[in-house]
Amino acid sequence: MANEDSESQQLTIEIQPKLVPIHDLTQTKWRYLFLFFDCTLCLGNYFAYDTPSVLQPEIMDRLHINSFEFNWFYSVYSFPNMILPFFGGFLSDTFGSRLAVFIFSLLVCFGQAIFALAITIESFPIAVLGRFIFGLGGENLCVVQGTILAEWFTGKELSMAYGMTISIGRLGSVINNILEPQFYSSTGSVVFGLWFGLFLCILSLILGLFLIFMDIHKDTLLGPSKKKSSEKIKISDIKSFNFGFWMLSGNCLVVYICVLTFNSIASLYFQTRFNFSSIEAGYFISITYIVAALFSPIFGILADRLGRHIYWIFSSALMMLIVHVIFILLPDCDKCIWGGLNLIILGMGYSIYGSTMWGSIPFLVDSYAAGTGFGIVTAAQNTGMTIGPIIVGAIHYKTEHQYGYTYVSLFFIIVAVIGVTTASMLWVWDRKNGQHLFTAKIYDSSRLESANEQEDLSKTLAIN
Ligand SMILES: C[C@H](N)C(=O)N[C@@H](CCCCN)C(=O)O
Repeated sequence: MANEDSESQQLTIEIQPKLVPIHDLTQTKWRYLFLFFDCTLCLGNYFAYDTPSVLQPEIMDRLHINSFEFNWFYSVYSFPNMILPFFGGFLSDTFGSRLAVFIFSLLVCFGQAIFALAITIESFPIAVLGRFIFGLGGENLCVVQGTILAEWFTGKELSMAYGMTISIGRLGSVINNILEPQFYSSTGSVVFGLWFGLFLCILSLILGLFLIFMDIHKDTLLGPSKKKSSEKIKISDIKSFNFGFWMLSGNCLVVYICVLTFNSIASLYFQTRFNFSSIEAGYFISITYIVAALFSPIFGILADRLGRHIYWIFSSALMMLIVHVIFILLPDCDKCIWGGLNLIILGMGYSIYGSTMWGSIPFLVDSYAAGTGFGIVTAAQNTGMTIGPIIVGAIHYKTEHQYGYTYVSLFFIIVAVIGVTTASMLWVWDRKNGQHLFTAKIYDSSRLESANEQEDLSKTLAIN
């Protein structure tokens, strides 16, 4: 009996040190409130980003600009972001994510305010300047949204958390697609919708302040923890980022072309190939984002439960390939729904990819370099978003008379094949290098050290 008692005591003592201190907010239910604030951080940005495309004819009319000039609103957003998120991520690692959240949220509001004002006073150059400033804040805000989340959700719930950010973000895009035309039809002006976009950006900023307060409170409860000098990011550290990380960045560049670049041409694609009106095509192209809003958290939870992130990344890249092969094989038809059904597969693939790819970055870079890691992957994504539409536009312009969309689809197939290939190379690399993308182990030497310390402590207590 006495023996049994001492055995159970030993068991209790052994388990106890593995419990984290209760004043660590990241281990309490408060982390879900933090997740809510993190998700709303980019809501205004996602909403306002898509507003010009929904109101394209009306804005062109108001500013007396042609479609080439109109495209500036998107180029000035994406083009600088081929580089800028890298600096945004570096800034976030160097000065802290909280300051970065504040600065980038302010830039988003400032940029959207200038854009709305410019459309109100009918000035095209000021509107371009507004979109440029909006872009400086917007993509960097996405970077820091991911970085700060990795400090609150480690390992087990990371993909669910990233899935939630994509879900709420894309909900913002869908709400924009629904609300903006309604605002226009009830007010007869584009201006109201743009100021409403600013209102949402300010709301995101205010909720972002709550996020900052929660993060400060978390650190206060944990007590001061000075980063060792070896744990501070230096530009030269980038050279030591592993091959897997660079493969993931390349993979992100191409897979996002298969989803977002396709989505940007999907309206005209559905009108031309399946004879839908622009309003009907608008409904169809929302399918991808609606599916993403619904399924991203679900696939995130599944990935957290089952691990095997590399399987998910590979399968979603394969799904992109299947979608574009189906599109090239699908004959043109009158108001048939097959293309729409294919968009459900695209939305599923995007949900899987979005939650598991972003959630894989902390498995490939050290935690003190997470911001820079997210920044580089976001820069890669924006590179795809900049060059993808240019190439697609050029192919379409040159080949549409004779071949319709065949060569455009062929381009997406080639890009998807690169996606599958890079995912396979990442898989092979991961198998030989610790299988972080298989077992969902956080790539963070300081946490590994403290885990080892806890294990040692539990062993010592058990022996005593
Ligand atoms: C809005 C941005 N251009 C974008 O496309 N973001 C990604 C997700 C980024 C997640 C980082 N926290 C998206 O798929 O929406």
